[in-house]
Amino acid sequence: MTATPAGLRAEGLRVRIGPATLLDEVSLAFAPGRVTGLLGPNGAGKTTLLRAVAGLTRPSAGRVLLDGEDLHALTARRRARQVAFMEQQADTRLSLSARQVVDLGRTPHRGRWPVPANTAAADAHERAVFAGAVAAADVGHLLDRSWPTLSGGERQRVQLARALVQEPGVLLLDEPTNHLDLRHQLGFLGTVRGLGITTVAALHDLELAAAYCDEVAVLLNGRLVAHGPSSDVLTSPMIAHVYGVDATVERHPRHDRPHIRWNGLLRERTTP
Ligand SMILES: Nc1ncnc2c1ncn2[C@@H]1O[C@H](COP(=O)(O)OP(=O)(O)OP(=O)(O)O)[C@@H](O)[C@H]1O
Repeated sequence: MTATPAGLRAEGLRVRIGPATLLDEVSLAFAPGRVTGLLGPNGAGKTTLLRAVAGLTRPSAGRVLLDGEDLHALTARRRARQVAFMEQQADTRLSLSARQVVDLGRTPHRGRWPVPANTAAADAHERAVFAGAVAAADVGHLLDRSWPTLSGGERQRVQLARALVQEPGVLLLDEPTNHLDLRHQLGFLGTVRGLGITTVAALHDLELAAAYCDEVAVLLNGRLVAHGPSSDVLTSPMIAHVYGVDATVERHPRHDRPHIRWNGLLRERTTP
């Protein structure tokens, strides 16, 4: 259903808006085909970084490389064939059905003018991609609903289906589970993890990050302060430093991954 995982890296990224520096000197290579969790407190720069690697914000310095090519030098159409971005705020005013919203994800793969599908094979491929995305996001029962009437969680899952029909090499998710119930949070991230797409997901829930992310990258005040395998990075001192929270990190009793138990707020953030 999806394209080959793409290589994505940021090199010395800086994003300035007016006098404010939102990101500074951010360099990291995202693990191809794996899920990287983007962590950090409110205002740390997670959305700014996602928008920069999606090609929506042009960095003031540095560059983003997609399979070795400068992402910001690609045409919007080429970028859209490779990079799918599920943003935090969905426009709720569109008078479309959920089916039409999902279908919008195919736009980058279509010609500039509507033409009949040229072969039966192409037609079959379109149908298979659509069906695969709808099944992966569990939205089959929502397709004929009108988009503005969907709940926040239902919209999030429809947006995932829209991202998947793009057949992206890179999937960027900004707080993708914030409206989902517990079952759908686990299902959503489990599905994403199984896709084998290079994925970057901004998350606030450290327990979900520990469970579903192969790697995590941690931002604080627009700078990258840690990056590596989740079990190396998600430590009690890191949580104290970045979030100002006293937490105990243990091994999960049933799974081989960190299990985070918070104890309370610290008076202030600690130095690393
Ligand atoms: N257009 C703008 N002009 C000035 N500052 C901005 C602008 N957009 C964002 N910021 C600031 O940049 C910082 C980073 O914002 P960003 O949305 O990337 O943070 P975030 O880590 O995604 O936060 P959250 O967890 O709250 O979603 C914040 O302090 C925000 O207020």
